[in-house]
Amino acid sequence: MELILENIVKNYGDKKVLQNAGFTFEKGKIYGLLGRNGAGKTTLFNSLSGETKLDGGKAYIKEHDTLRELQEDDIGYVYSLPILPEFLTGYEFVKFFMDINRSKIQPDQQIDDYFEIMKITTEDRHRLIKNYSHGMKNKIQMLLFLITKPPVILLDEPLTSFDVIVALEMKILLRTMKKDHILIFSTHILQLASDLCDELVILNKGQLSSVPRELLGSPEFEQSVIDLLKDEPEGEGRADASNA
Ligand SMILES: Nc1ncnc2c1ncn2[C@@H]1O[C@H](COP(=O)(O)OP(=O)(O)OP(=O)(O)O)[C@@H](O)[C@H]1O
Repeated sequence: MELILENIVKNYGDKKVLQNAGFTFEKGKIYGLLGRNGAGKTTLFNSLSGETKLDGGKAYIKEHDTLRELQEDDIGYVYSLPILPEFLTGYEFVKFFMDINRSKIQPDQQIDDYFEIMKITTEDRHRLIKNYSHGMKNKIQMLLFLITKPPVILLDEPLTSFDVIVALEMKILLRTMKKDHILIFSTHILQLASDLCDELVILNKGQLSSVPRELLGSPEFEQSVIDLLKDEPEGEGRADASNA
C-alpha cells in the first residue's frame, strides 16, 4: 500500500504554505516529518485528514495496483493536543468507540486487550479523562487506531508528551504497528527521528523531499538536516535531498 501525494497546494490568504508538494509513502515504514516552525507540518496533516480543504493537488491510496482517492476514513490522526470527552472515563469512551465501530473489530478482541497493549492500568482505565495527563490522552488516541486500523496514521509531535519510559513503550508499539500501516510523525527532535524512523522527510518552502537514507545515524546527520532546513539556497557542503 502507498499514500501518494501529488502537487498538494494549501494557502492561507496570501500565505503559500504547501506549494505543489509531492511524495510517496509506503506501508511498513515509519516516516519522520521534519520542518521548521511554521513550515506547514500541521497544515499538511490537517489537509490529509480532511480538516482543512486543499487548494490544489490530490492524495491517493494505491493498493494492489488500484489507485483511489484518499478518504477521511483512511486517516488516523493523533493530535499534539488531543480533544477527548473529558466527562467520560477512558474505559467508557473506548467502549463507546468500539460500539460505533463494531463492524471493524475482530470478534475476539476485548476492550481490556486494547488497554493492555497500551499499558494503561486498570485504575487509570476507570478514571475520568479530564484527570488524564497529556501523554495519557495521546495513548487513548493511539488506542483508537488499534481498533479501527486506518491505513495511514499521522502523529503530530506525539512522543514529546511522554516520559522516557512511555516514549520507549510507544516506540516499540509504533514499530509493531508499522507492518500494517503507513506511519508519519512530525517532530523537532532529531535524535528521535533518526532513532525511530525508516525514512526522514523534510518539509521546506512548501515542498517535501527525502533525506538520503545513508545519512540516518551517520555522524553528519544532524548538520546535514540543519543545512537542509536552512533558508539559504543550495551551497557548498549542503547534503543532497532527492525529491520523491
Ligand atoms: N488557520 C490558519 N490561518 C492562517 N494561517 C495559518 C493557519 N494555520 C496555520 N497558518 C500558518 O501557516 C503556516 C504553517 O503553519 P503550521 O502550523 O502548519 O506549521 P508547523 O510546521 O506545524 O509549525 P510548528 O512546527 O511550529 O508546529 C504558518 O505560517 C502559520 O502561521
